[in-house]
Amino acid sequence: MTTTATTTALRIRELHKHYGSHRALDGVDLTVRVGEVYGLLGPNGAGKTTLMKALLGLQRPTSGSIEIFGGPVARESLGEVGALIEVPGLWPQLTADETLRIHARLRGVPQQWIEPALELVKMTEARSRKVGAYSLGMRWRLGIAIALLARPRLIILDEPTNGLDPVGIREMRGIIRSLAGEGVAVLIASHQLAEVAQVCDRVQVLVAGRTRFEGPLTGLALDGNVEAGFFRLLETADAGIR
Ligand SMILES: Nc1ncnc2c1ncn2[C@@H]1O[C@H](COP(=O)(O)OP(=O)(O)OP(=O)(O)O)[C@@H](O)[C@H]1O
Repeated sequence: MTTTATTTALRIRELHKHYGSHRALDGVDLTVRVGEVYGLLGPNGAGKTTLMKALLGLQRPTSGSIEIFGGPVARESLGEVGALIEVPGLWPQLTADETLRIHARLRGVPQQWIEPALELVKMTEARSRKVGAYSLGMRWRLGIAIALLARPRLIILDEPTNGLDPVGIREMRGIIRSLAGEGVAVLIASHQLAEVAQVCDRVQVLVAGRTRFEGPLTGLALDGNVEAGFFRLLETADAGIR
């Protein structure tokens, strides 16, 4: 394996997905490195879901390439990926412990891996409480623990702070940063700048299937204001769309 392959978790090149004449993805490049939190930002319809489906092997791109840890999207490389696309359906009568034990058994993961997953999402103390009594933030965290069970090296989170209160949002940011600190590559898809602003190392802004910006968030700033730069970018991209 080359050095690039070991430090690059995800590399997408010239990705196209066309639905008839509609170009949902129109030549997207994206690279997520090990230990990095990368934000995929874009308004509704930008192509974020299409891109995530393609990289999870749920949808075949029209053209372009996707490499996960240097390999194609296939059963083996997807074993390195954990994804949380929605708050997972959880059985309210079960505790977090029981939920994780079931998932571990279903996925052939050793039961000893439950403890570190619980610790990473700061759920150790709540582990014996029934999920039905959990807040939305706790459900999200348990969802992440489930995604972490098989020790993925790349984790994909879709709108991970959706519906959370400020405390939940802060906790989620802390968890995402500690995942990166453990050497996990994190890809977050969001349509809100605020969601990714404090947690991502780099972002990509996607509008109508095209990359409009990639780099550290500060690079988006207009007169020192990142939010103003972001909205300006959306407006100018909108104006220039086909
Ligand atoms: N199966 C499909 N057939 C036709 N067009 C589709 C299909 N799936 C998505 N699209 C179109 O492709 C574009 C990108 O959709 P996508 O769902 O990837 O965007 P998104 O960035 O995830 O938006 P949202 O945040 O609203 O989910 C949209 O214009 C959408 O209408």
